[in-house]
Formats: sequence, structure tokens, C-alpha cells
Amino acid sequence: MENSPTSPYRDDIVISWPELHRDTRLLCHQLLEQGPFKGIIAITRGGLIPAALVARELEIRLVDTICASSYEAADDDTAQTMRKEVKILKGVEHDGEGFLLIDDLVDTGNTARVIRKLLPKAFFATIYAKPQGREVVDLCVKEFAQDKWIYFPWDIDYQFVPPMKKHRANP
Ligand SMILES: O=P(O)(O)OC[C@H]1O[C@H](OP(=O)(O)OP(=O)(O)O)[C@H](O)[C@@H]1O
Ligand SMILES: Nc1nc2[nH]cnc2c(=O)[nH]1
Ligand SMILES: [Mg+2]
Repeated sequence: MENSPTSPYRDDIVISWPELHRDTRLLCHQLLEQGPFKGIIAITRGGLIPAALVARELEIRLVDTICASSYEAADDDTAQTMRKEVKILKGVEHDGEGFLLIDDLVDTGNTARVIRKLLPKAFFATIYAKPQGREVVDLCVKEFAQDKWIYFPWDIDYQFVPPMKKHRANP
């Protein structure tokens, strides 16, 4: 997909539903070594689906949310979004002790840093991480370079792609 010249992202990683499911299950294997947890706190919105999958594997029924927003759609309607100040729309009233915080990914680490301050005692896990944010979380399954933009299955759609041969300069 097209990247604007000012974007820090140079490459796309597209994650399919089966890949997300498999990666989340890999995370769960490692989380089983860390628990038990009293409950899960999903960081909206990206953490909601991973948190549901983790809740199923770890048999946790107490699932709460921290509602955060840190990126807004760019004016030109590209999928990659502009960074804004992290806003907390809804928090929780404890320090996170015994709880598992789940988000889909950590990129710059801005969102995770703000949430870590609110819940310093929670165990923080994401499915994916990029280098600038990796240190902020306790656990992730896969790491990607800082210049990759990750498309989650809920961001994308199946569509027709012309045969590669049509794009070659000298057929
Ligand atoms: O490490 P950072 O640079 O802060 O970026 C990571 C955050 O950005 C995305 O959320 P976003 O704010 O786009 O909202 P969403 O989860 O509702 O899509 C993603 O789900 C993480 O929460
Ligand atoms: N979907 C998605 N959201 C993000 N928010 C910050 N970085 C990313 C990314 O790589 N992909
Ligand atoms: Mg998010």
C-alpha cells in the first residue's frame, strides 16, 4: 500500500486471521508460565480481540477495559494514522496487581507508557512489538522493524490483485 513521503513507515506487514490466532496462542503458552492472573484488562480497541482469545485459552472470565486513543486517521484517508497525545477515555480503579494487560501491539511505546503509569503492577503483554516500545512491555510474540506498518485482519479486506506480469516494465 502507498506510504506518504512524511510517514515513518516504509513497508507493510499484513497479518491474516489464522496468523493472528496462531501468534496469540503462542503468547498464551508463555502467559501460562507467568500467571495465574485475576483478570484481563484489554486496551481498546486493538487489544479487544487478542484479549478475547487470551481469555479463552487461560480460562479467565473477568475481562475489563482501558479505553485509550492515541492515533487518528490521517486527512488523506490512508490507513496509516497520525500520532496524537494519548487520551484515556476510561481507566480502572486499581494498580493492576495480579492483572494481565493486553494490547495488539506496541509501536513508539507512547500508549503503553501512559497505561503502565496507571497500572504499574499489571503484567503487560502484546502480540507484536517494534523496537521503540519493546522495553515498555513484559512480553510479546513477534518483533518487527520500526518502519513496518502492521495491518491487522480487521483493517483489511480480500480484493482482486492483477497478475504480476502486467506490472513488468518489459514484458
Ligand atoms: O506504541 P504506540 O505508538 O502508542 O502505538 C500502539 C497503539 O496504537 C494502536 O492503537 P490506536 O491508538 O491506533 O487505537 P485502536 O487500538 O483503537 O486502533 C495500537 O492498538 C496500540 O494501542
Ligand atoms: N494497525 C496498526 N496500528 C498501529 N498503531 C501504531 N502502529 C501501528 C501499526 O503498525 N499498525
Ligand atoms: Mg490501540
